[in-house]
Amino acid sequence: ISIDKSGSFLQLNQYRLMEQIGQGSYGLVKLAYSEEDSTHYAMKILSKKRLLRQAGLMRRGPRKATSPLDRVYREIAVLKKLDHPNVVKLVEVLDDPLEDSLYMVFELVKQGEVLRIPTDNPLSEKRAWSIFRESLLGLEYYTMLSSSAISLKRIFVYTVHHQKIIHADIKPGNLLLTEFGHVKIADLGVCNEFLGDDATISNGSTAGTPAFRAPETLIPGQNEYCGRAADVWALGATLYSLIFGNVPFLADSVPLLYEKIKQDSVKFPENHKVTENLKSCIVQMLEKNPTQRITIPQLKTSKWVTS
Ligand SMILES: COc1ccc(C(=O)/C=C\Nc2cc(OC)c(C(=O)O)cc2Cl)cc1
Repeated sequence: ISIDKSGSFLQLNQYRLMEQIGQGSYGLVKLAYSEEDSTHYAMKILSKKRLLRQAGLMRRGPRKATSPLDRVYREIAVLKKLDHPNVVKLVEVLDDPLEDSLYMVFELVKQGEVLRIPTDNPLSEKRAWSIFRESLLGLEYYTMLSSSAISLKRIFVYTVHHQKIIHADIKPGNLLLTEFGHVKIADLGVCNEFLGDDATISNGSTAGTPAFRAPETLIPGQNEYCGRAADVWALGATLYSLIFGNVPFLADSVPLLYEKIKQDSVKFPENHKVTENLKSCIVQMLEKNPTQRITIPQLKTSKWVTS
């Protein structure tokens, strides 16, 4: 990678890095312009040291032959194969063995995040309906792919001794809106893991956002759970927040939040007029018991989704 810091912008090969357009527990995303094809891209910048630390932290017992970074590279190879209108497209990965940063070049989804929460002007039911339907298709494609191919996730889960792996990090911040108002899901590929059983999040880990976590992933010592059902929960919490402007469970601390997620039933604001079908759909997605929770195929034929 030719890094030209002469001008005020970093130049990586044909990409000129511009302003930051996104950030999260994973790192940050910058707008990038390619002179080669006069097109803008979203450049996600990860730190290899941090990925190693997180993967490294995950490992207990004898060290495996493959370095944790190999897993990330294999993960990226899976990501490159993802091709669906509702999943953000990975164009290429720039990796200089001598550099700590790993650059993932994605297609630019022009309008960015669908909705920033909390907000006092959430989306209408109609708007949320179209966004939800497209997100469902993207998630279905992803879960199908990862269940059909021996996805890295399963290997990753077993090699890190059943650490808790959240399948995908579904939340409003990872639903991106194209210039034509279509949705693409981002941040599907890199496994999000969180450490420890006391439900505290290791600092700086790539763990997903606590408010979207399913109850079964919060039970100490409970190592095995189905990523798919956890994704449906996260999609339900996301749908709730698109309509009501905030997450279904709120608390002043993470442990308290986790108690609410495990114990409290979902409440709908009185003053917010929504259809019964929508409420029923959300309730079925936020079912505490993952085996009773509605599945993606059932959602596709549910009353609200087909209304
Ligand atoms: C206002 O205009 C804006 C246009 C685009 C953006 C934007 O793209 C933001 C994040 N992007 C991403 C994040 C990802 O992970 C967390 C992944 C991934 O790892 O899958 C991929 C992408 Cl693209 C922001 C503002």
